[in-house]
Amino acid sequence: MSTPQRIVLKFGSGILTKLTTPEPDPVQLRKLVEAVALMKQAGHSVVVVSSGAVASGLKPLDMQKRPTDMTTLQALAAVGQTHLMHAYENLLRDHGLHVAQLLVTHEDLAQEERANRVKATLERLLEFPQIVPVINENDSVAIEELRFGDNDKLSSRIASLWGADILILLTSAPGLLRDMKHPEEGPIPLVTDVDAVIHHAQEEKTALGTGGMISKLRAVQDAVNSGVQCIIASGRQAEQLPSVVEGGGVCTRFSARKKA
Ligand SMILES: Nc1ncnc2c1ncn2[C@@H]1O[C@H](COP(=O)(O)OP(=O)(O)O)[C@@H](O)[C@H]1O
Ligand SMILES: N[C@@H](CCC(=O)OP(=O)(O)O)C(=O)O
Repeated sequence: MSTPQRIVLKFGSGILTKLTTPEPDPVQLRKLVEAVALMKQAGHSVVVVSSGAVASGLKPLDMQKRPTDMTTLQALAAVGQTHLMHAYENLLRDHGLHVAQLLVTHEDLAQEERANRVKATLERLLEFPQIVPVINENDSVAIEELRFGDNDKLSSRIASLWGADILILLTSAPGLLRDMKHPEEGPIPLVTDVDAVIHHAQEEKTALGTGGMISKLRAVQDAVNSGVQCIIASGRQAEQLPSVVEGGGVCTRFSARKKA
């Protein structure tokens, strides 16, 4: 068995929904939950940061596509978050696991006392091997993420706060591509300096994603600076996650800066 690691997994909206319609994809969710269960069986400590609240609210509110006004997005998230958690709880149960929901804002994490409470709660939850904490931003009270796609940043801050070994951003792309027009070349395998590759990130993103690759690279930069190794990989190939954690798989790996 490999050394147990503290792993933060971030699931972007684009990998939780169907490719053709913006509704949650149960097959995808099942595969992602299976990967979480496998990692826990391997002895790793796993925290999930999951987007998808807005996307999960579309169908119950009879909407076909993501709206742009903030209040409606917040209303969608309020409805969708419960659907999302219900889906996680049902899928985790098949593996003898349960979900623990944490909704936080960037302001919460910016205040030392609150951040320490979040950390303490996480650590207490992780003493129970059957629990999988799933974190999202508290979208009905904060708008930062809905506007900027800051679940990337949120996952990076959680990884630093918790002292994670690895942050894995699972998204619609197989990693950071050198050239979006030539995906067949595959992602850049190893990055030791985020600044040197930032120009490869394009503004383009998926219909439901809010962050895009630029937001991911900024989040990665913060995490590697605080000693967390980061990986960007395809969430549509969740079955390769155990291999990615072991140092293999198709992905972009960002080396952590040594802690001072
Ligand atoms: N150099 C790049 N390599 C890979 N993807 C890129 C790159 N530049 C921009 N992107 C875009 O970033 C998207 C991933 O971000 P986003 O849609 O916000 O996903 P998520 O919902 O997972 O946060 C990809 O689908 C792609 O369109
Ligand atoms: N908190 C929002 C997600 C915002 C966000 O960061 O989305 P994404 O760019 O898909 O990770 C939600 O749950 O819909």
